[in-house]
Amino acid sequence: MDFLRLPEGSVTLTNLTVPACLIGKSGTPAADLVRIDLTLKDGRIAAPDGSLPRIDMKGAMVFPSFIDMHTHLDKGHIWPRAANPDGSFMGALTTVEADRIANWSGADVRARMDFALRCAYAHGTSAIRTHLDAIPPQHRISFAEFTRLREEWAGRIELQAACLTSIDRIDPEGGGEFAELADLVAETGSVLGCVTFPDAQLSDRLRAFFAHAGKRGLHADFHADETTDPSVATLRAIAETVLETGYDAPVVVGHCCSLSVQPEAEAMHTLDLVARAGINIVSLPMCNLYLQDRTAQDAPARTPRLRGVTLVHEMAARGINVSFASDNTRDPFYAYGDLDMIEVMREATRIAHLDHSRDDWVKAFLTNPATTTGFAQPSLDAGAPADLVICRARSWTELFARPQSDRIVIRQGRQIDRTLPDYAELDHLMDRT
Ligand SMILES: O=c1cc[nH]c(=O)[nH]1
Repeated sequence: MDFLRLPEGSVTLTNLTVPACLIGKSGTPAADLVRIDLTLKDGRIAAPDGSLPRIDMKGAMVFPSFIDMHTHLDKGHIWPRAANPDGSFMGALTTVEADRIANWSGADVRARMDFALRCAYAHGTSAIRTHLDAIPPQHRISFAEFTRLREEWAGRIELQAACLTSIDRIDPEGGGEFAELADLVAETGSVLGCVTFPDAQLSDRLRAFFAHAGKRGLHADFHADETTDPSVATLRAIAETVLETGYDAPVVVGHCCSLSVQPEAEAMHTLDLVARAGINIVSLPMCNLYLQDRTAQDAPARTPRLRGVTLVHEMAARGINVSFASDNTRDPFYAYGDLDMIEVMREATRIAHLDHSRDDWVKAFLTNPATTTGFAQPSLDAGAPADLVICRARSWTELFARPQSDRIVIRQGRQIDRTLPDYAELDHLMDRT
């Protein structure tokens, strides 16, 4: 239940707490929170209006609604029928592939994506980019369902899709399967994506990727180096190709876990190239904590030593635009998760030590993903939509100590019903092979 029921209609919320960096003020890591009043009128944040009812929010923290810029809605919630056998990356890859071939009809994909969107909406997210597995014939099925859902959800959650295929399916000479996929991406107003890994023809395939993207004016979104094998360094190859080709549309690279185990000088050199190339980074710390440094199924249990998180502090210090996102939810890549950006912020803070450092990390869950994706910038300024998440917490320690299950979510000035969908809704899809 929400911690407070607000009256319907226009209102001034007084005594809210907000990170100073979100309202253009400077704070310090030790004192980065300020108190504000917000007037909500006609679905928007408005100039102060003394005639409206005033509600004392007693220091509750307020955020604009969140952007979750790297998700996999098409895989979401398949866990009961497709559990990862050992929690490893390879276990995830093979389990998903078998499930996709056996079960991903339009109706199946649609039901699970809609369920996931209702979760995200209830938690206070208003924009999502999802990757869609795009190995033929799945690309046509999933993009068709996605396009319908994007229309149905417009005004509640703005949606973008990025195709997900593997780099070895890109013909270095151009043409073929990837050209057809790039056409579909362009037709549906989507983003061109792929997973990179070491490959004898990596540079040629990356050049072909950017040629396809450039010809169609597409943004690019990569999965790269999701491993703790230090020899895997495709992020550097992506940065080198962007610099070589002069590709100037937005590029984002997700995961980049192997940087955390590479020799320092090597990793820093890659980050210098990433900064020069203007590449955006998205870290997926919950999924990578789950997948990385796992023991194989038949080996004795071993405690993980590594966190799998990428070098977000060193990136931010170089001016690289860093974001965090959910990634997978209840599928073989991540057994848990619910598209809750407050959870992502809490876990990222713990895993990556975002506390005791800069005073603006909160932007990595709001404005940084907007800059990367082109979604509207979340804002608390007068004139912005009154899309807010308000928590019964007056400080970071109060915020991150509890799951904030009683948060208030306001969309277009109205407090929404935050009831989460029942997993039982999906039971009829789960008893398949
Ligand atoms: O983390 C990952 C990587 C590839 N595909 C996914 O769904 N998740």
